[in-house]
Amino acid sequence: MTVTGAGLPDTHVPTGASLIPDWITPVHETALIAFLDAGDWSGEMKRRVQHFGYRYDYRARSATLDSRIGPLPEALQALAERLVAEGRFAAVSDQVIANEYLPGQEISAHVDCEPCFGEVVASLSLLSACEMRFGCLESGVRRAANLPPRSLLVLAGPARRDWTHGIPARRSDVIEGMRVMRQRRVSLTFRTMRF
Ligand SMILES: O=C(O)CCC(=O)C(=O)O
Ligand SMILES: [Fe+2]
Repeated sequence: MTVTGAGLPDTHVPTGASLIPDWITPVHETALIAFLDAGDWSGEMKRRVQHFGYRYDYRARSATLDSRIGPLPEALQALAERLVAEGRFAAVSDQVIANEYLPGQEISAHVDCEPCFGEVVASLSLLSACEMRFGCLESGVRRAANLPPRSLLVLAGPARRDWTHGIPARRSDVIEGMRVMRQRRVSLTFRTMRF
């Protein structure tokens, strides 16, 4: 279904994006959540975040060499290496952000920093589904896709450069015609520093 102009957004991801369901198992998901919850969630934003590898500066909207934190923890390094082994990334990610969304929390529409980060960005969804919205910068066409828990969303090409992505501040989503209450959702976004 494609709707242009006003009306419901299209239900497909933009060109260059792929959504891989069940990229990890429920057991792996539980282990990743335990690892993150043993870490230091930062309350600098409305939603809590944890940065790994390099710190992203939300005011400057960038990450730089001198923002280095250290190597990725083993649990994330293994996933970053898998992204290369599967041919999704050309280079192993060295920057990861964990985002926590409680029901009603959002991430506003944005394009991930192009001068800072490489050609491909991938987000792994944990615990709860949510709707992600996409907006084409040139045409204004909107699309939306449901991101199920344990799915991997890969943004490359036009989806990475020419479309914004964001998650609306809602307590529920309509998934396949049914209203589904959101639960706590955590995502892990993998990027590669560009230098
Ligand atoms: O939560 C997500 O799936 C998306 C996160 C995101 O867009 C980002 O960290 O840049
Ligand atoms: Fe993003």
